[in-house]
Amino acid sequence: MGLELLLNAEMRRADAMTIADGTPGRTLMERAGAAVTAAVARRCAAGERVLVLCGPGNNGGDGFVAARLLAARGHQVSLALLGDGAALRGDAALAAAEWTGPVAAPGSVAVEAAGLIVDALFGTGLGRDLDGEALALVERINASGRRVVAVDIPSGINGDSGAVCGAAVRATHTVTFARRKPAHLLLPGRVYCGTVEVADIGITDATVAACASDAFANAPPLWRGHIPVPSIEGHKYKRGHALVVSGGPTATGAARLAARAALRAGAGLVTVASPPDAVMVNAAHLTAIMLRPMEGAAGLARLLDDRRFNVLLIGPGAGVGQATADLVAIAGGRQRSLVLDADALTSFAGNAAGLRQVVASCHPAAVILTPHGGEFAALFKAEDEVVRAPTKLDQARRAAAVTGAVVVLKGADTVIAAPDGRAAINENAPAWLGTAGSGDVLAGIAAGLLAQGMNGFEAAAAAVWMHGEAATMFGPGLISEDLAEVLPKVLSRLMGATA
Ligand SMILES: NC(=O)C1=CN([C@@H]2O[C@H](COP(=O)(O)OP(=O)(O)OC[C@H]3O[C@@H](n4cnc5c(N)ncnc54)[C@H](O)[C@@H]3O)[C@@H](O)[C@H]2O)[C@@H](O)CC1
Ligand SMILES: [K+]
Repeated sequence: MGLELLLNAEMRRADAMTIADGTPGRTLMERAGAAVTAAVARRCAAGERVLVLCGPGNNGGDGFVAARLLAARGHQVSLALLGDGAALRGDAALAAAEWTGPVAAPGSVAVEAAGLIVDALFGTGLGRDLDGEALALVERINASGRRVVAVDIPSGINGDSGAVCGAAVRATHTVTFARRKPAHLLLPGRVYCGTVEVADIGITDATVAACASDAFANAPPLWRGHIPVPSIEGHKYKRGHALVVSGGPTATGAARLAARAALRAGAGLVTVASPPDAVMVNAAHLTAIMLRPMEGAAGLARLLDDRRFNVLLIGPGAGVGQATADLVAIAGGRQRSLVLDADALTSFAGNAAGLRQVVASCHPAAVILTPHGGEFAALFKAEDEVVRAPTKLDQARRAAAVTGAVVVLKGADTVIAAPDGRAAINENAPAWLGTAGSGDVLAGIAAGLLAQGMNGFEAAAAAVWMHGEAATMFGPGLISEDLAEVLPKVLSRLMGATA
């Protein structure tokens, strides 16, 4: 199954195109219900009690199909319908007509008596916050502690944003159709889904391609072909030279973490540019990484006269203020690839327009911005269309469009967005990746990949994935220093898979 993610409207279009191409909607619903049936059957002993809760739309229709097929397999099925059976329309009405068992009112069923619950209340058609009977039912499902298989999306989760609309079903497993939706990856939706399975209901790859809008799950097939594989004929100077700007004497560790990650990610050479009063502190800790003194923006400008520095990383430990903003501005004028993190971003708080100028002055080199949520909100506080965007995916995309840079909006569900509209949602970061200095390492990996000539979007997406993978491989107890040391294993797996 492809990595595309389908928004609610895109999924509706894909359904409609498939129907227009000759597959009746009722057939799609039958396949959807059959996939749910198979998922339930894998989790339930024959004869176990299954409660199917149907809503008023086609999500409920899938539930009616599943109820019929589960009963035919010998399960004890009871079914409740939210709303009036006479109000069902189209394919849902047809599917309901084929269910010959009783249809109960939700208030009259004992939710906790079921071995497993099928949640077919709302899917991509959820139009507003749950209230009244729907809200009460969802609360009863969650309080029951029963296993729940959700149809398409746990009811109450917005498929585009992953937001909880009033309340939402906490599922143990979710069966979705054709492709995943952003809500299966974005928080909090992802945790409400449990495990997620994508069922093929006959929507072709071509139809998905025609309907999808360049949003993907972040995984190696998106960028593996762009990962530079060192050649025996190459040499270190061909793998780029990253320059990482250090903070003052008491704030040097962040830059060194980033520099080591850049080197481990494959940059040919890495140099730390250090304020003169921090040179000795840096010197005491660096071996393979080189060190150059640098005094303010003028000092950075002099260093950049050396064209071999093809990537600059500014931000980790840099300090917030005009001095850091000046470094960024100097770097911008030199057409080098740029990774801006942490304090470099906060030094432009409320001044995304200023950052846009810097990005434009780097053209055609790539610029990657790596804010976490707080830095993002500060940076874009004057850009209403960014901060008020309805989903994290939209926020990152609009930020990329506004700045002209690749934006990595970090979190457990990091979104990577390019100015051309491409976006990827990451899902491999373990909880223990949230540790001091981990962002510095991410920025360093991105710089290391850019140094080797990767494009901005691919470098950023690969860096985010490699960072998550390194943390997963290391396991709990991880500290940021460990990440770079696991990168060789991550890289050899990636390169092994390319060969
Ligand atoms: N042909 C198709 O379009 C297919 C659709 N499928 C299923 O159909 C679902 C989408 O169906 P629909 O577009 O009918 O949408 P849903 O079934 O998700 O929900 C729409 C219905 O819920 C009501 N509703 C929305 N929000 C509500 C709220 N907060 N409180 C109370 N009522 C609310 C609406 O008035 C409408 O009656 C998918 O998630 C999927 O499960 C599958 O059967 C595959 C084929
Ligand atoms: K559902």
